[in-house]
Parts: sequence; structure tokens; C-alpha cells
Amino acid sequence: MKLHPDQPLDLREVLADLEHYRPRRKGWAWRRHVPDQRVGPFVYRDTSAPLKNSVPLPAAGYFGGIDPQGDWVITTEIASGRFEDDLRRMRMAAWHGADHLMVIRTTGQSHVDGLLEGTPEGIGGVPVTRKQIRATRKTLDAVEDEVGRPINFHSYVSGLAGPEMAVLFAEEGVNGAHQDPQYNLLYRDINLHRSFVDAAEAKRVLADGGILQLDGAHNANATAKEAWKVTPELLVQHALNTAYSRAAGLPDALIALSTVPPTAPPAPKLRLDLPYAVALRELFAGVRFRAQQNTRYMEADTLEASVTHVLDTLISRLTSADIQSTITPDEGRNIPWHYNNIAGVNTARQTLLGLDGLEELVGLKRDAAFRAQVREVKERAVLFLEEILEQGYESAVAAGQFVDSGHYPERHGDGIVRDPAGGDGAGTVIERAPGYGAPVCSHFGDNVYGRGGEKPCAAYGGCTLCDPAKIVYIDELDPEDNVDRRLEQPLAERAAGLLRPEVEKHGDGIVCVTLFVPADPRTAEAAALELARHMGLAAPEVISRRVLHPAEGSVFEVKGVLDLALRAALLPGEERRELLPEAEIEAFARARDLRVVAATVGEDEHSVGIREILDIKHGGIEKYGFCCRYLGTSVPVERLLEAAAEEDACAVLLSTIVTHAGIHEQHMRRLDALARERGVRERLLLVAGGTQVTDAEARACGMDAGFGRGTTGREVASFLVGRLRDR
Ligand SMILES: Cc1ncc(COP(=O)(O)O)c(/C=N\CC[C@H](N)C(=O)O)c1O
Repeated sequence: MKLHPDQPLDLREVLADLEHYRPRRKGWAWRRHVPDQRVGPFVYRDTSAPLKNSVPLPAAGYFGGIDPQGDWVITTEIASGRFEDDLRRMRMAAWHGADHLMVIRTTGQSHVDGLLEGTPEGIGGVPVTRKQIRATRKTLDAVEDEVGRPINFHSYVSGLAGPEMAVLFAEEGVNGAHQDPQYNLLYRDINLHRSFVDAAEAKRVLADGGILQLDGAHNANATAKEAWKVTPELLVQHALNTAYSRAAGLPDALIALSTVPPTAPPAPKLRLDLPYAVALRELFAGVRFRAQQNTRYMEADTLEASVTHVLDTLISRLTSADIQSTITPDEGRNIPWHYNNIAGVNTARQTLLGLDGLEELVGLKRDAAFRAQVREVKERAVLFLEEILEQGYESAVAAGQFVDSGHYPERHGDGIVRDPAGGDGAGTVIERAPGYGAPVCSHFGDNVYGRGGEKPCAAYGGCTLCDPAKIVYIDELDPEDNVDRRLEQPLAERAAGLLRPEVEKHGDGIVCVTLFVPADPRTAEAAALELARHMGLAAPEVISRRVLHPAEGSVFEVKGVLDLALRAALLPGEERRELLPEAEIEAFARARDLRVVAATVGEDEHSVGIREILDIKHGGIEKYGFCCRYLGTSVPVERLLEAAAEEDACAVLLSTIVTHAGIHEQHMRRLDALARERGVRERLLLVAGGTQVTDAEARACGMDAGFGRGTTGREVASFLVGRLRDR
């Protein structure tokens, strides 16, 4: 499946023939650091290779449209309930620099003791199923090709079906997964023994599948009442899961600690969070660090959340990380909306680039006071571990030692109490019979197969990890609750060219308006809702409110449903040029020695777009027989005309992306004026192109045509042939 930047994802193509889909690769992909990399006018210290296709940060236009990529993997976490909507969101996130995509599971899948199949709709997250994984991995294969970088797909092994989920992920090429038995026990009340026995099996499978494991310590931060006091426990939970993971055979390279800076302003964040962040990196040197952002102290204010997340990212840069995960700034108010996933990714991308080379500029002040803080959190953690060793892990759990909001060894007595013999799945751990034989080669513990050193599954004709042909693919189980039924309306509306606004699900019609109302908060809020109703928004709901002054007024964000579909074809805008059949274009062009000169003009370093129009690789005009000469970037307009004369060209293509102060219009007018001065205007077709260029504007500046964002080589070739054959 191949994606084209000017075409939306074709979900029918995604869903076609999933039965025979096989992942192209397995295992986790890190970004490769490129030392002292020049990107545009700058040399960077902490970057990796640029993308083939991407959306640069908004301010990139000032620097020639550059889009440097940091050297850490960036995560976005998607939660919707319909995987088919997540796929588009993943593509958007990848274009903004995310290469680790996590999709929250539907409520409580941890309690499902088995694999789900088909594509039922989820609540707050998707049911993880083989079909959902295949459709997603197949899409991400195509997205990888489109952006030019591997994309890590992430899911969750925790829960009663842990070992089965791990085998499913290893079979289907999932690249990362949460696995932490403490998560089951503490946060999902799944039986202790079941959780740890399953975890050994699951970790072994993850290890053999090259799947990066994230632990679950971040949940203690999200659950604790006074999160800055739970730092000793975070170290303890990391230690327990890391030790267990190593014992189960996971190499350190696949053990990622999920670390969250515990606090947020108005708390004195860095003073509280940095000593812990340093202690963590010192205690666990050698494993990977997956830095997450704080959700514990997150309200509905997206700006406030973003500032906290910038500070979290600063802590990552001041210490170290391998993955910078992001929390959407609206996670405190609703299921993340896709443009807030993108906002979260951009916060991390922007912050990390802004901090490029930070360690050359500042270092942590490691004076005695700071060292003492680092040591203290370590000492508290070691004491906690010693107490667990002394009383036994089961007793510690039964005594509610975990997620107590006291600052260990102080205790508040409000920890999570679990009965080691209780919980979901209690009494389901069965002693393995002496002749036990594992169903797949990856297995922790005794196995009657493979005792002679041969591949275990050789004894029974192969396993699903070694022979994918043995995988049983179940397509759908429910004739109603499946993706095909869900797609009927969205695809029908898309085919009819109908457009609806959306925030998380295709066609949900939800919009959000921001209103300031000059009154006391209660009056202002009532007015805001009423005003939204008058705008035609159904079911208006305030999702964020900020008092600017108790008497002067408050500002609100109000979401509501705009039940309206627009027909794209009827939208005002420049008429779409008719496209000539490709064979006709080629027949005309190849029979003549048609020469075109092109350049990116002014102080503009853009080349990707014009290259797409010229190069044969992306369907550029070369493919029809045009002979193209690209003069490069930052070319004076005069040079373009000189080259046109040298080449006896029939057309000049001027590429301009930078538009501040109308510089793009100046270039077009100058080209037209110079061509007239030199008496060649009538002979030459002058064409301008760029993301901000419109046909009307280009022609108003003396061009014969203008092409904007998403233009294809065929459109330009079609225009050129159309004009040339009329001569
Ligand atoms: C260790 C672990 N296992 C499973 C799940 C999910 O499993 P359920 O099906 O039980 O919700 C989670 C949830 N949090 C992950 C997202 C978080 N915001 C993150 O950034 O990591 C988890 O932490």
C-alpha cells in the first residue's frame, strides 16, 4: 500500500486482504543520532536524519522551512475507540515528528482473560485485536515510507491475557508494549501470583520478539495523592519490574523505565522533580528511559498543560532520555482530540529543538545540597526495598505499602491494599505437569520440547512465531459491531464529497468555540452556553473555563455539535484545472524537445516541493518527457532567465515557499518584468508554485499560472501541454 501526500488514507485498501498481511520487520527502531548536522542555516548537536515528508513547525518559515528532527523517539498516545480513525491520526502525528504510536485500550481489557477478535468499537480506547493490529501495522508500513522513518507501534501486554497478548504482538510485529505485573496487581486488582507468573512468560516472549518493554511506574504518580512524595516508591517499582524482567530474560536494551516528573506548577517543579530524575538515571544506568509527561496535575487548560509539558521535556534534556513521550494537552478534559495529539507532539519537538546542545551551555549544579537530595531519595527507596525483603513482597502488598501518599518511611496509611490470594484470576495458577510442552518456542521455564538444543517447535511441526502460516486469522465475530458497518456512512459521505468537522471520530461534527463574557463566572458561563446555542451548536458543553476577573469576566471553551455537511465541490475557491490524460501529455512532450528550467528563488532553501514536481521519482514532469534543469535554492530571478536562454526553454518554474512581507509576490512580478525587458515574455510560460501560492495571485503578479499545496507533476505538465499545443 503506497500513500500519496495529496491523497487521504484509503481505508478500504487498508482493510483489504488483512488475512495475508505480514509485518515487514520486527523489533524496536531507535532514531540514529547525526553529530553536528547542518539543517538549513544551522548546525545541530542533538538531531537525527530529516524526514522525507513532514509538516514543519509554524515558525520554520523564517528559516527556509526547515524541519530538523531530534534524536529521541517521540510518542503520541491515541485514545478514541475506533481504530480506523486512529490510523489517520497516526499519519498526521508521523508528519509532525512522532515515531512511537500508542493506542489506549478499551476500558478494562486487562480483565479479559483471552484474545478479542474482529473490530468492535471501544470506549475511550480500542479493543486490541489481531485485525486491529494488522490494519494498524499495515498502515504504519505505508506511513514509514511516506515520512521516511521507521514508526514504532505500541500496545499493552498487561492484564489476564498477558502471555497471549505477548505472543500476538510477537506474531504481528508490534514494536513496543507495556508489561508490568505490578500494574495488574495494584491498579487492576488482578491476582498477584497470576500476574507475576504470566509476566515471566510474557517478558520472555517480548525479549525474543525484540519488543521494547515499558514498565508501569508512571501509574503510581498518576494515582498518588501527593505525587511528590511517591518518588521513593517510583524507584522501588522500577527496581522490582527491572529485576523481574532481567530474571525473565529481557536484555537491558529492551527494558524502558516509564518515568514521569511527579509535579507541576504552582509547585516548585524542578526543585522537586530533578533530584528524583537524577537518582533514577544513576540507579538504573544501562536500561532505557522513556520520559513521559505529567498527567497527575492536569486540568482542562491546554496552555497550562503545555507549559508543564515543556518543563517535563526540559527535565528530560537536563538528565537523559531515549524516548520523549507526550501527553495531549486536552487529556485533562476529554478523550484526546486529534489536533491535540499533534499539539502535544509539537510541544515536545519544539522544546527539544529549542534545547539543542543544552549540555554545552548548562549543567546540573551538583553541589552538596543537590547531591544530598539525590542521595536521600535513593536511601528512602533502598529502605523501602529492604522492608519488602524483610516482610516479603506479598505481605507488603497485603499491608497496603504501595502507592501510600506518605513519603517513605513516613506512612499515611492510604496505600492500595491487595489480598495476595484475591483479585481477578485468583486460584488460576496451575502447577505445570512434568511433561509440559509450550505451544510456541518463546517460553519461560520447563519445556518438554527442545531439550536437546533443537528448536522446541520442531517437535510438533512448527509454531506461530516461527511459521506465520500457522496463525489463525479470525476476521469479524460480530455482524453489526465491526469496522465495515462503522465505515458505511463516513465512506459514503466522503464519496459524495461531503465534509463535516470532527475532533476525534470521523463525522462527529464537534467544534469548539472560545468565548469571553464580561460578567461574574456563573452568569458568564450561562451566557457562553446560550451564545453557543445561538451559533447552532447542539449539546453545547463548557470544556474549559478561566476566570480573568471575578467581576470583569471569564473566558470559556465550549464544544458542541455542528450537524452540517458541506459539499466540497460547491465550496468557493479557484476552479480546478482539467487534467489531460497522462498518455496525451506524454505523447505531446516526448515528441518535442521540451526544456524547462526551475529554481527556488530568493533566500529560500526549500527544494522538496519543486523536486516533487520535477523528478520522475515522485511522478514529476520528467516522467512525461520534459527535460528539466533545476538550478537549486536561493537562486536570483535573473539567473532563471539566463538559464532559460541557455536551454532554449519553453517554460520557467519559480518555486517560492517563504512569503513573509509578500516576498513571493515580489519574485513573481520581477520575473515577469525582466522577461518583458528582455523580450522573451511571449516565448516563455512563467509558472509559480509554493504552499502559499494561489493561481489567482500568481496571475495577478504576471505569471501564466500558479500552483499551491499538494500540486502534482501531472497538473503542471497538463497545464504546460495545454498551453504549448495551443500555440
Ligand atoms: C503498565 C500498563 N499496562 C497497561 C495499561 C493499559 O491497560 P488497561 O487495558 O488496563 O487500561 C497501562 C495504561 N497506561 C498507559 C498509558 C500511559 N498514559 C502511559 O503514558 O504509559 C499501563 O500503564
